[in-house]
Amino acid sequence: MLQALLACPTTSAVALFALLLAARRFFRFLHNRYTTDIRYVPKPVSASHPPISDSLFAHLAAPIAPYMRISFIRLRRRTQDGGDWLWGHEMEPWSKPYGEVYSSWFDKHGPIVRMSGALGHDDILAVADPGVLSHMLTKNVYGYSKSPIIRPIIDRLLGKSLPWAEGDEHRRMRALLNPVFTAEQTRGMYDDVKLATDHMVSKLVNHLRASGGDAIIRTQEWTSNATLDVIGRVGFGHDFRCGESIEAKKIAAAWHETVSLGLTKAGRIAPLIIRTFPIIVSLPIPAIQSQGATKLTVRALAEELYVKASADPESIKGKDLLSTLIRANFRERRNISKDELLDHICTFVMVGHETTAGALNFTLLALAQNPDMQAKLRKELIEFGSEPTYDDFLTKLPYLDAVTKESFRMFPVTAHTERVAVKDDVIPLRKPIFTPEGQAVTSLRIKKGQLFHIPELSIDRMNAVWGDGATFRPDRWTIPGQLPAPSELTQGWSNLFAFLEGPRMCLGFRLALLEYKFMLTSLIKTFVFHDTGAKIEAHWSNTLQPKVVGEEGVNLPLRVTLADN
Ligand code: HEM
Repeated sequence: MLQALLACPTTSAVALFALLLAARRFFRFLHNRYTTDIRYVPKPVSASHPPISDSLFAHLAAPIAPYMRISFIRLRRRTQDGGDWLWGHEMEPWSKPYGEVYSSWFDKHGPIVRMSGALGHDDILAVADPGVLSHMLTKNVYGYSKSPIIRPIIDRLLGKSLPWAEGDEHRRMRALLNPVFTAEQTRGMYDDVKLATDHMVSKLVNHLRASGGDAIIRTQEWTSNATLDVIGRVGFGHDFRCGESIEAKKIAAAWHETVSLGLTKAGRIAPLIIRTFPIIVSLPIPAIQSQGATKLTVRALAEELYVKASADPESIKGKDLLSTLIRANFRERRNISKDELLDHICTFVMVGHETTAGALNFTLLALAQNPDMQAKLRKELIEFGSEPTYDDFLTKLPYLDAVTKESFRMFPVTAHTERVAVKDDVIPLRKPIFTPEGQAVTSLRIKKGQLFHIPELSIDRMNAVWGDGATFRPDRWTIPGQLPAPSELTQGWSNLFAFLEGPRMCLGFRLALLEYKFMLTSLIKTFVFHDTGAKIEAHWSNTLQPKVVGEEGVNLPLRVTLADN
């Protein structure tokens, strides 16, 4: 029987693969056990994988256990730890709305947990401890890189810009690009933000009037068209005409395709397979090697401006980012290549519009579900009277500011990121963990290659820190004594993690906040947003995506009427 099974090439390939995985895990386990401290980090037990005594596996394996002592112990540990034998814990976070699983692990075990890796990968650390985050993202930022495997993919989709760069290359690019996103430069983007917002609002007013003053809208399409308009104007002086231009439609279709794939099971599994077999990324298969549609579209548009501008750089007067960079490149003789400059612009378009749109979407949903908060915000905005300036947005509208902070606390739209240790290190824990003997562990030795999950969405929702972390409550920002001590929080904007912290913190956070506040102000002054009763869940694919339970695809339906000012 065994001979017959092994004679089949598929069965023997699977058997060999399983054997190699088990062997790899076993040797890595021994190695890690004696050279790192991560064994002290608690592992979650999942309800979907019952402990050994209840499982079918226990009954099947019991008779042979004495003869297979080692592998039985390994498999037993896997079962008791809860992770799936093939996928470890890595598929579990996707089984529920994004963040729920990580949040329940943090609530139960504290701000650092150890997940079993998929396909024999070493254990992964999921982190919310602000001390560890600060160590990785602020103090030793280049000691913790993005996975080397995803760099070629980032290059294909966005180009060789900041999200792709590491180490000295990243430092150089940040020095080049920080000056175009200062507070002063962002203040200069106000008119472009206003143009795009006014266009969206007047289009939506017309749409509502044509529908008798009451309509259900696919919110994500309106916000995404408007934020693409902003980044088109700000980035390279281009008007995407609120989603109507051919290029805007191409970009929306490409985004839709990427997001839809990411929401499927295949889309969840693909990165784990690529991580195990990185060679896949270099295979000469067109579907793998083709350049991202957004990159190609934006490059073609921005190249026109580049060619015109570089023929006579002194004549270029545009305030947009590309013109500014070309001028600086020429005057300061920096020799930045055309490819690099265009890659920066493609990246800004990609990372700079769906993010802000996503933040607006989830805020509008929260306000539709809390009409009293929406009315309070509208009252503040109407009583303010004139259209707020850049500085008014920063200092003069306290409830708008509270809604903004509460939204970015609860809905940090990038939602998830990962880092890999570039070398062996010792990471300090702000909250100690304990050995089985009760000894406090205040730092962990880790090895080069240690993978960290950073579930941004769960970090600022921790009940141990916020008390009611999953409740949308803007007043916590206006009533004294309602916020956690800064030492319990991370060091990003407003002690929140939505834009990360440290030298890789979001480059465009000031622009994002200006757009967000400007658009929210205009929308809330002009319209009333009503909950449709549809159950909406947030799932992660590139960014946080709203989905109606029971429906396919991304959607955030809201009922909209005109505000009676
Ligand atoms: C609500 C809106 C936004 C949010 C929540 C957001 C959040 C983030 C986060 C969390 C990162 C770090 C990702 C990582 O390293 O894993 C990031 C990076 C980045 N963001 Fe944003 N972002 C937003 C809007 C924007 C806008 C409008 C721009 C402007 C063009 C922008 C440009 C960038 C760039 C260039 C990076 C890479 C920075 C680097 O690696 O040095 N973002 N953003």
